Amino acid sequence: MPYTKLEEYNIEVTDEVKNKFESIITDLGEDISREGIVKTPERAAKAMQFLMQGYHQDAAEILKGAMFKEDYNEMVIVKDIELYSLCEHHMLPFFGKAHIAYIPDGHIVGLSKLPRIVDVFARRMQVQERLTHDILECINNTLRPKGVAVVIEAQHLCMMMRGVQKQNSSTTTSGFRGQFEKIETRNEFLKLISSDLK
Ligand SMILES: Nc1nc2c(ncn2[C@@H]2O[C@H](COP(=O)(O)OP(=O)(O)OP(=O)(O)O)[C@@H](O)[C@H]2O)c(=O)[nH]1
Ligand SMILES: [Zn+2]
Repeated sequence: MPYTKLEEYNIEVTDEVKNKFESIITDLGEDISREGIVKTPERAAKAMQFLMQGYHQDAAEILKGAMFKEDYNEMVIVKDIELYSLCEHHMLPFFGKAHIAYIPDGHIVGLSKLPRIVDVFARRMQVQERLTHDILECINNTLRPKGVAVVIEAQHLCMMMRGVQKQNSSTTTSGFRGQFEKIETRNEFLKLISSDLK
């Protein structure tokens, strides 16, 4: 499916998911006819469509839409890209920051497209490791740079609100391709983003 911003919701999906949320809310002990929550199943159905819109978007097409020929051979870093995703095990949010770097090989990419593809891959059911890889491989295969690096630092509500209930742990994942596989290049990148890593 083509890349579209989710400004309208699919009526049939909203209706189906709304009915299911009515059952879920009832099964969990709430009174679905209570005034304050009468519209909650529909709101939740729309919210979940928003949070999972990435399935209907094409990250490679987004990058291809803003690739420009340019002889710039230095590292380009976009850091502190906030992200919100859903853990695929519990469907609870995990959230944090992504830091992306690449070294161009004849083409640069419109800077805003990097946060855009983070959102495309984050807005679906994910594990942090796969989210990191999805972003890395998309840039590597589409832009074909000399190197690409992705670091994600995130906190998982499934480890905070429930389960082990640890409030201060965070998880860091990373991936490196091309010139970033060389230790000096990788270290330069890590040093430049290190103020953001705890
Ligand atoms: N590797 C990885 N694990 C994740 C991620 N998000 C959640 N998890 C983990 O997925 C695991 C699922 O384990 P299970 O034992 O099947 O589920 P559970 O009984 O709910 O586990 P607890 O969370 O320990 O209560 C848990 O250890 C979660 O912490 C992620 O992005 N990456
Ligand atoms: Zn989880």
